[in-house]
Amino acid sequence: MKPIKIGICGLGTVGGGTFNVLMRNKDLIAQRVGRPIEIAQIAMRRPNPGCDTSGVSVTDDVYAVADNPEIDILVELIGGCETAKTLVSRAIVSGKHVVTANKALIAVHGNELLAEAEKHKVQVAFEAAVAGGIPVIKALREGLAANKVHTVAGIINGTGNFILTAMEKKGSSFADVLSEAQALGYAEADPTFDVEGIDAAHKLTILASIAFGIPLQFEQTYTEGISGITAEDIQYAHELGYRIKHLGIARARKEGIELRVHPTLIPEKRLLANVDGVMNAVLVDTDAVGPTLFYGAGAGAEPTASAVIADIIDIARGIDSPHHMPALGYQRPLSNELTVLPMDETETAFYLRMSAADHPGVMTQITRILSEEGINIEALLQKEVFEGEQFAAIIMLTHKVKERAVNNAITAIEALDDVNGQVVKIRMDHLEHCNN
Ligand SMILES: NC(=O)c1ccc[n+]([C@@H]2O[C@H](COP(=O)([O-])OP(=O)(O)OC[C@H]3O[C@@H](n4cnc5c(N)ncnc54)[C@H](O)[C@@H]3O)[C@@H](O)[C@H]2O)c1
Ligand SMILES: N[C@@H](CCO)C(=O)O
Ligand code: NA
Repeated sequence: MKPIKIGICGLGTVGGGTFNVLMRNKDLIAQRVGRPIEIAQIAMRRPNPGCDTSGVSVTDDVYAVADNPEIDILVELIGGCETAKTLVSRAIVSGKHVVTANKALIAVHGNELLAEAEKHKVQVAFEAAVAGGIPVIKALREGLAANKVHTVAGIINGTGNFILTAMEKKGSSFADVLSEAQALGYAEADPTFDVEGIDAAHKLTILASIAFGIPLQFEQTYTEGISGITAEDIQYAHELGYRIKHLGIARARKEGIELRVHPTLIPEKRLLANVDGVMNAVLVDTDAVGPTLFYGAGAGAEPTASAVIADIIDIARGIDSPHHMPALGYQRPLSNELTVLPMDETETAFYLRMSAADHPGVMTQITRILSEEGINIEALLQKEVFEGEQFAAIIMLTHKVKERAVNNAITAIEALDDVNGQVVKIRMDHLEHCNN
């Protein structure tokens, strides 16, 4: 049988994993597709010591792959936005299907690239871009296509979860764990994308578009990372029965869509609270099936390769018996009726930590401010003041309230003479309606 020919651009962590899994499972994959997948060309800057590429045509020019008339599918694994965008666009224009793991590219330039792909009747597939090896795009776009989606909430950055877990369980320092995640191939080329939540925001943008049929709107996604989380807050959260996880949350409300990435306190008993290390999990709550949870490796060479190759297989099968799957699961045009809500309008519960002078009346002032903003306290923890210390740590858990009210209260609390420094604010989510 005539093979389907692919060209791999970039032979780093994911490119190397893709090459090796394709080689190892060649026969199995050929049986599943109905014909072999042949790696016809690789573009790389330097050899990957983990891959034996002898016998494969190699170039250092990625555009040579886009222009190679023999190639059916271009696999973009170089990362970044600039060259990758030109490369993907050039492949589309020359009639090639594209598979990419590049969430930044899809979140930022996806509207344009997917429209271009439709025009040229080719597919752009990006399962590896979200939650690594977990087939969550396929689940949302196909498995849950009958449902109205209420919420998508997930741990969608492996590096961040790896860091938070090691800080909590081993007491490791932030910097040490980050280096470890980099050595394991989990982190982005620029690791601030992981620790400042940008990578998770790219992924949430893609998930929200598929869940709600809205255009990709990365710039509208509220983005906060884990760099401000201290061992202290992890400990206090634990004392109150919670764990701090870095979540991407997309929630449909009648006023619009909440689209936000930030550290979040979640009850310890929830399954999501127990997703540790590089593992990711995405909870999807919908009208018909209710909550579903998708769990698996969120980063790493072969887990990500698994998703890249699944897309290659899907496209290869479609070349023989075409059936058109819209890239975001909705037929165009996408809906403009649902707007993304400003962060002030979003509603969550909050964990607040402040440092207050240890004398009578302070608590009354604080609770008065909170009550003026309509904020109810659900739990309160006041740490003992030891001799020689002037300030006591006060931790409060609030009921669900608009973010604006909490911000107003924090401004007023920070202005009190008896309160020292800034109030730490971490959002909470009880993941109600989701018994898992
Ligand atoms: N590492 C992961 O676990 C993971 C998981 C999911 C998605 N991704 C995404 O996959 C992509 C690749 O990530 P990675 O971790 O494999 O990165 P990487 O840095 O390990 O690999 C990228 C490779 O591309 C090569 N490259 C870059 N520009 C090139 C060019 N112009 N010509 C030829 N080669 C070029 C680099 O030399 C490098 O070997 C990124 O978009 C990343 O966000 C990574
Ligand atoms: N840097 C990303 C890779 C997987 O997308 C992460 O740690 O989740
Ligand atoms: Na995936």
